[in-house]
Amino acid sequence: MSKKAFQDSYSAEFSHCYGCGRDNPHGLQLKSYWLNDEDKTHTIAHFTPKPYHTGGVPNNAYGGLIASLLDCHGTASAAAAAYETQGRKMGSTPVLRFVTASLSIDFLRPTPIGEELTLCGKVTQLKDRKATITLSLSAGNMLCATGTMTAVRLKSE
Ligand SMILES: CCCCCCCCCCCCCCCC(=O)SCCNC(=O)CCNC(=O)[C@H](O)C(C)(C)COP(=O)(O)OP(=O)(O)OC[C@H]1O[C@@H](n2cnc3c(N)ncnc32)[C@H](O)[C@@H]1OP(=O)(O)O
Repeated sequence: MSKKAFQDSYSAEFSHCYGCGRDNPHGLQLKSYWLNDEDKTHTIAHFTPKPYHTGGVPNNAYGGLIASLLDCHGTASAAAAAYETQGRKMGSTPVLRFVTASLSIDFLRPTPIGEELTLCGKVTQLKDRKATITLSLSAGNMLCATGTMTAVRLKSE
């Protein structure tokens, strides 16, 4: 995908996150996008787990990996929605950066390794510094996990 991901607009100091930092060679380097140019209410990301992302059973992904993916997709979705609401280009200053305050996940079924996963997000509420995001992770048409996140925008200082 040649489009610019939300995480590509993070400044250098915020680009070392294990889950989505483009400058972390050991990390997952997740990339999140709007679902499409017309729909700036839903977000999407893809990730294919490697064999070493196993939770112990060879073909199933580690739950912490799933949490990491939802974590980074959720905070990126919150930031993108906040910029969109203000009618601003993502990455423009003052920076709108969100961290996870709470994340709850339902692991519905084992998540396969070696298959491309699709992460979806929707910011259902955005109020002052607090965002609520609903999240899902699927393999093909199989819904493997859902999540709800509260993300809080960092104070500028
Ligand atoms: C490690 C940090 C790095 C920073 C560098 C920047 C990173 C750049 C982004 C990079 C992208 C990658 C991101 C990956 C995602 C992570 O993995 S982030 C790491 C995991 N998360 C953390 O470490 C966060 C730790 N917690 C905190 O720092 C603080 O508790 C928080 C979340 C910033 C909130 O503190 P605060 O600013 O004092 O918030 P406060 O003013 O009390 O509350 C604001 C609002 O949020 C609500 N709220 C606060 N906490 C909660 C909660 N736990 N549950 C529900 N609501 C809450 C309050 O009720 C309030 O709501 P309203 O009253 O406005 O309705």
